[in-house]
Amino acid sequence: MTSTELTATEASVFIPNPATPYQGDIARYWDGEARPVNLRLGDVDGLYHHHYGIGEVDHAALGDADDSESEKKLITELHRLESAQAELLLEHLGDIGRDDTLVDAGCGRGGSMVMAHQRFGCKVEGVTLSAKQAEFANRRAGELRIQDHVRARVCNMLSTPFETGQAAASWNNESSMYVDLHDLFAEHSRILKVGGRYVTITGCWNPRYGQPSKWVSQINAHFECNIHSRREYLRAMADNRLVPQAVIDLTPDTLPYWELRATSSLVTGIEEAFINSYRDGSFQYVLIAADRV
Ligand SMILES: C[S@@+](CC[C@H](N)C(=O)[O-])C[C@H]1O[C@@H](n2cnc3c(N)ncnc32)[C@H](O)[C@@H]1O
Ligand SMILES: CC(C)=CCC/C(C)=C/COP(=O)(O)OP(=O)(O)O
Ligand SMILES: [Mg+2]
Repeated sequence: MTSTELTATEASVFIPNPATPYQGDIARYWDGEARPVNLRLGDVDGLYHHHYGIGEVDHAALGDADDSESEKKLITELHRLESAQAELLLEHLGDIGRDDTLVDAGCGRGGSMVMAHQRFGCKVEGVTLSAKQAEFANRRAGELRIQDHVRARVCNMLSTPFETGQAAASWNNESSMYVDLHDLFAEHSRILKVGGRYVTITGCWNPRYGQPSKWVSQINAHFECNIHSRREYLRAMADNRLVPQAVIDLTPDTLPYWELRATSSLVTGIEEAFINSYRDGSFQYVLIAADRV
């Protein structure tokens, strides 16, 4: 058996002890997560995401409110918007060849990794703190018979097993609010080849608002995370040889997703905080693509 053919159980053998008690809490959080809003959307086509959606709602696809299939259609539409978000991130990775290696930092259940492999045909290595998530992602890769190209490991994204300069591109899809940004970008900068591309889609608080708003504090408490400001992202990138090539404010593009989600039976209670903070300008949904120079 080659190192790329590890079973889910073997993958978890590599688990280091959590670097901090906080990371232990985050590992437990994601090990225990089973929200229908994530599992039922993933069941639509087998791509399991833990990120939000972008784009216009296709009202024709939703049908009438009294349609017996309306809930199913709504779930399919929310999932379509979440996959559109991942497609946008992948579009910003640049020219990726089949022989390249990509790194997904904070890979969750692996939806973005599968999409990246399907798009580029390359190897995709993911890390997550959660053994349950890594097992889930590796099981899905096995079912799709792409386990020789897509692999999740239980590992701290601030200290990865990847070689210096190994990755053609790397990303954080809604996973950078769990770590110190200077430590994070130092590690991406190390594993990326010179000329490689880093992309993040993230929620960040807006320095123009002043300080994190009560809605931002509510989101932090809900997910046990620590949302950074837009300014912190740009400063930490500049300090780590990552030069922004694109900074896109996706806030107007994600609001339709939240407004639609708020009408579904799968609400989790956090919808109001996202909608209010996006509307009052205290919080922004952004994509940042940067070149490793
Ligand atoms: C909101 S989920 C995003 C998952 C995935 N990127 C997606 O788009 O579906 C956050 C992820 O970050 C991971 N994470 C948080 N802190 C981490 C760390 N220090 N090292 C590795 N993964 C981490 C969690 O385990 C979880 O998988
Ligand atoms: C943009 C920000 C601040 C994101 C915080 C990180 C996070 C928890 C993302 C979504 O995960 P999920 O898909 O598990 O959440 P939910 O259950 O709400 O869909
Ligand atoms: Mg979700």
